[in-house]
Amino acid sequence: MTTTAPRTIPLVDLSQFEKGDKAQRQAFVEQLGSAFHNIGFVGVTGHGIPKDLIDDFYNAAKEFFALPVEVKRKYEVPGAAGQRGYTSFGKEHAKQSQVADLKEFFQIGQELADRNDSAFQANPEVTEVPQFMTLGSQLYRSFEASGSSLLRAIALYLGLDEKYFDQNINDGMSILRAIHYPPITEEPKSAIRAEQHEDINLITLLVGASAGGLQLQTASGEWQEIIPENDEIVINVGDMLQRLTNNYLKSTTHRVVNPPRSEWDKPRLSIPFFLHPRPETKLDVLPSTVTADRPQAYPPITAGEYLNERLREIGLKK
Ligand SMILES: O=C(O)CCC(=O)C(=O)O
Ligand SMILES: [Fe+2]
Repeated sequence: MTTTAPRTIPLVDLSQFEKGDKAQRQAFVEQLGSAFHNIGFVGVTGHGIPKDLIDDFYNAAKEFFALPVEVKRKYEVPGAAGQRGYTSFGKEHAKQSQVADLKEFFQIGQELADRNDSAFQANPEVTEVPQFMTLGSQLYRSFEASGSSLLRAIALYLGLDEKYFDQNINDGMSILRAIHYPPITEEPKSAIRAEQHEDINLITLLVGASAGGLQLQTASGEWQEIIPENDEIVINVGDMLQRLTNNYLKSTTHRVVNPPRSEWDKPRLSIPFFLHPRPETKLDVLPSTVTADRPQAYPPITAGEYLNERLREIGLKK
């Protein structure tokens, strides 16, 4: 007899929004919006991100992380606050934590030829694994497309024009991150693979976790495992969208726990895409989300200012 673990997050099908009739689109908007309001997490199928592209990028990332650390460190980009290239083991920590996460990662950012702005500097070429960057930029575009579709549905849920987010995210500061959590070789003192945190950006799209461990914290403080099915992408609300909606949409705390000792030898790889708007985007609370029992919770700020503040808190920016 096979048993299926109960789902902890709802599952929605994005193709219903992109190809469906009026009623299907409306149903999708309602399902996605209420998941973001109640839980802050949702599983998405029908997202249009090709499975081959995910698999190929995943394998290229595995090849990259298998390189000697001296080679990987050639791809650290000075002055980029980890927003481009390689960040070695032991650097990033959650904002409230003194110990670094048990992970190393590589980040690919937006590249704009005609933009004279340090937020948009070039990505390094990885000569040892050249397909890593070419596949990475294809995957980046594919994530941008699915993410913008999800934000169109969210705009409708919030009673905004469907294209409300389009101009803010077009050429935005999104980041594709490949994370490698190496095998655990000794009893970790207090660190876990990724300490509890909330994401900074608008929404995060996560694919390809090669092992379990991702957990979300419920409103009552319990930790629940998220186990995506085949081809399902896990999406969560980040602090920018929570801020914009005056806490109506929830940026839910999550973490990646260490495996049981019998699985310490198994590494974990995951590929989140952090969807960010352009740096000049105002994150001022939407007036429609301010009510008598939900007074305005945040002062105005731009996305660029907010990002810099948060990168300092997590040890990536001086
Ligand atoms: O590795 C994962 O599954 C999630 C990582 C994560 O939450 C993050 O990098 O913000
Ligand atoms: Fe996260």
